[in-house]
Amino acid sequence: MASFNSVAVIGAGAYGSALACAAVRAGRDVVLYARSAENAAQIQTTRRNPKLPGVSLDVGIGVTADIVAAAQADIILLATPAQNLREAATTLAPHLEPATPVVACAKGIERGTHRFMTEVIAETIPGAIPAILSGPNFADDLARGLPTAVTLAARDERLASDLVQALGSATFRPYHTTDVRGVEIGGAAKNVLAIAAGIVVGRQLGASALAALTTRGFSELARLGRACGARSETLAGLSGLGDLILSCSSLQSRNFAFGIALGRGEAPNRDKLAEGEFTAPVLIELAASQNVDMPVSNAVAAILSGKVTIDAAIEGLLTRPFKAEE
Ligand SMILES: NC(=O)C1=CN([C@@H]2O[C@H](COP(=O)(O)OP(=O)(O)OC[C@H]3O[C@@H](n4cnc5c(N)ncnc54)[C@H](O)[C@@H]3O)[C@@H](O)[C@H]2O)C=CC1
Ligand SMILES: O=C(CO)COP(=O)(O)O
Repeated sequence: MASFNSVAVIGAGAYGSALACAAVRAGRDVVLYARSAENAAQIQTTRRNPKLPGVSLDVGIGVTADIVAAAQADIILLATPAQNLREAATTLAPHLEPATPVVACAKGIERGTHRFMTEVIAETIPGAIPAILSGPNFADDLARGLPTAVTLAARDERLASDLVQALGSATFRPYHTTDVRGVEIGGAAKNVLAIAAGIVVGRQLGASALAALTTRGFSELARLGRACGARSETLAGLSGLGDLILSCSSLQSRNFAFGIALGRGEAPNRDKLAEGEFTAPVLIELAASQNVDMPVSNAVAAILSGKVTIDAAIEGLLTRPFKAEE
């Protein structure tokens, strides 16, 4: 078994801070990297991160703005927003030892290039070993040590298993897989579908409609996943169905809350990251390129781009021709 003693988390937002807490709990030496020296110093001194209110960060977490120091860790966790992952990986690249595992913890697909997160890592840090961690876990729950479980994928099963051993603890249970693509598609698509679920709630369409939307949402997530070579068990696992259920049902989800605001006709809170807003256009481009029908995601993208009203999108979905369930 590879011995991984130290972990660097790149991106000192809500999730990066929570992952740092989890890694300390797993017994690792942990450094949390913030882009701005001022931000790093503030978190280091106060043990608080305004992005994760109410959580006190363990004194074992070293907070730094020194990318060279962060790059010395045995495992790198990239916890920036998906659209910033290339920038973060590029900054890190010159300082990394070859064959360092670099684990994407962002949920999304890169706009413009259609690249998945592990593909961005492979392009920007050719010597690294890309991996992905995704699943139903809110930063707040993770940071507080509430029980959570996620999926961690790397092409090499042994490495995926070693990473799980290094990061897992009694309250944070990663499951390993080699189905990298399956894990990244689930995390990206669920955010778009959570916006749709929020719209259903915001428009007060009822609990039955929410269950139908979530289920049909899973159907299209799985269709795209299979078209991209993902395994069905991954799509129905923690990083797919599991995260979809969480994000389509909990007010803690920023994507769900974003959708609720839209459904109510209110302006969403743009101070909070709702990845689905950025993923929606690229998700439907990817689906179109694979000839995969994703009506719910298409509706979300059309609403966000102002091409249709919410009421017209709902009517469009409800008046599609009846068909066999698949
Ligand atoms: N917050 C949550 O509950 C969870 C979030 N995630 C995923 O984690 C990713 C990050 O989300 P949050 O932490 O919630 O967002 P956030 O908005 O709280 O934090 C993002 C952080 O990334 C930093 N950042 C941006 N570009 C950077 C760069 N080039 N180098 C270094 N740092 C950079 C920002 O300064 C900010 O501190 C998203 O893809 C999200 O879907 C996944 C699971 C749970
Ligand atoms: O990915 C998450 C939980 O698994 C966090 O969801 P939101 O980004 O919608 O808050």
